[in-house]
Amino acid sequence: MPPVITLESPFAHQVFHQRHPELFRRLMDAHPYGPDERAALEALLAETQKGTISLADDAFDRDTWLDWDRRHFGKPWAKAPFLWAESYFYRLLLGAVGYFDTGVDPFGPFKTAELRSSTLDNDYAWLAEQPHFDAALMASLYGNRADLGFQLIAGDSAAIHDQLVADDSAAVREFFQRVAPVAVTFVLDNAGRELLSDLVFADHLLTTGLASVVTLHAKPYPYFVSDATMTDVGDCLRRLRDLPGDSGNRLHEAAADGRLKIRTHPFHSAPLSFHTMPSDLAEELSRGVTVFKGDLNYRRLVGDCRWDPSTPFADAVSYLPGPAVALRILKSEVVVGADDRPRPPGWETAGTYASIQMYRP
Ligand SMILES: O=P(O)(O)OC[C@@]1(O)O[C@H](CO)[C@@H](O)[C@@H]1O
Repeated sequence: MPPVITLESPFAHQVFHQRHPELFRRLMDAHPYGPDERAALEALLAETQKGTISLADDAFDRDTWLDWDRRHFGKPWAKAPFLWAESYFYRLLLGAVGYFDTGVDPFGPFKTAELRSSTLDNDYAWLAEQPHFDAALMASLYGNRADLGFQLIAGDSAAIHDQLVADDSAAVREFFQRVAPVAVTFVLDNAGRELLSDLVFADHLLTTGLASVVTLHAKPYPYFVSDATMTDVGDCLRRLRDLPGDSGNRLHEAAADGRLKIRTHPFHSAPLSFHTMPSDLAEELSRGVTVFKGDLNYRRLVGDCRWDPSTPFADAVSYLPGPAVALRILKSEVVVGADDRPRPPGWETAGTYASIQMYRP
């Protein structure tokens, strides 16, 4: 594997030194946090920006994090792998605001505002007509632009300039048609608009018979600002039922008859790549096709390493237990499967390129 990306990379440094302080400002504006929570957030920011990585002796999940440790505790944050460090950062953030005592999602206000947006009904008017496969897949792909963490600094994503990779929606459609009916698992990314589009894609797969069953994997707890939890899936399903078309009602019925399953797994908030996924998760993903959504899942798929961008996607994910589709807006430095077309500096992290990549073992 190529060298892993650490917090010494300019993009990762920007995330910790610009995105995180802005996130804390917004959290303290959105919540009536008291002196203790505010002090804990300030201390967390100071530690992650110039301190060493520590694990509380009384942390309820101490054994889990010792298992996930790769000799990072006691080392400077600045030297840690980006993926590991940021995952642990979000775990510590939840502790700082008392999430594990109160159950209050610190990112809840942002997620709620997105679902209550006055433009949402208009933006999803296209749902009145049952979309065909390509439209449903592209909506799920572009839904990944709605990433509240990324937008903290980047603002609302610019128009998508270009798709990155040759595997286009037609190739994915042909694959699904060849293997149908198949069990499909979505490793979800963001709640809100992205999840609404993922649900529409799931409804399409079930309604057309391409999928025999769809399982949605949500995060076990709030993560990376807008990542979807089990609660968010319920909220989005209820919101979808208010939108044009019958996707929401059909999915509600599919859940009732077992064709739509919603679950989580502790590994979805682990600071590690999917190369080290536990055997029970690997067994589940081996049963059909897995759709990995978003940039962070992509980084976990390929190991968040400095790959040669021309490395074939299949070479980087050949460990996977079954066929997979990765739908991603590029928002970090990791790229594989890229063609050699010239692109402007910083194109990898601008949020203006999209990619559809398939692994067919
Ligand atoms: O997974 P998503 O929501 O598409 O993107 C997650 C993200 O916003 O957070 C990480 C940096 O903080 C990057 O992987 C990416 O910029």
